[in-house]
Amino acid sequence: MKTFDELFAELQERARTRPAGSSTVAALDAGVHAQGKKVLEEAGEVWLAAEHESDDQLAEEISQLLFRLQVIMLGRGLTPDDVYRYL
Ligand SMILES: N=c1c2ncn([C@@H]3O[C@H](COP(=O)(O)OP(=O)(O)OP(=O)(O)O)[C@@H](O)[C@H]3O)c2ncn1[C@@H]1O[C@H](COP(=O)(O)O)[C@@H](O)[C@H]1O
Repeated sequence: MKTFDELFAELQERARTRPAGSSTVAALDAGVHAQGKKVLEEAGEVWLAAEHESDDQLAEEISQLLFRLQVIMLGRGLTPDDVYRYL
């Protein structure tokens, strides 16, 4: 179990050390266009899960959307604090 901030710190570390097989590294290397498509894809899956799937499946889709949003943040050099100031 981890929080949004803990996941972000983990992804920052992946971006820094670039371990083989990392989904984060692959997503960052794919570029912002591919990253944006993944955000839209996961957002659509969240929507469909909210209408048609279980709470657990919805939670999993939301976790994947959060990951994809964090990749966009990392790619642009944003931190969670840059986002939190608008909440
Ligand atoms: N939370 C996630 C996470 N959510 C989603 N994904 C990626 O998203 C994929 C699932 O998305 P899709 O349903 O679109 O499946 P897919 O189309 O087969 O995926 P792709 O081939 O497009 O990558 C997974 O296979 C991962 O590549 C994630 N990858 C990593 N994390 C976490 O990020 C941290 C760092 O991970 P690594 O960078 O892989 O070490 C770890 O804590 C992981 O648990």
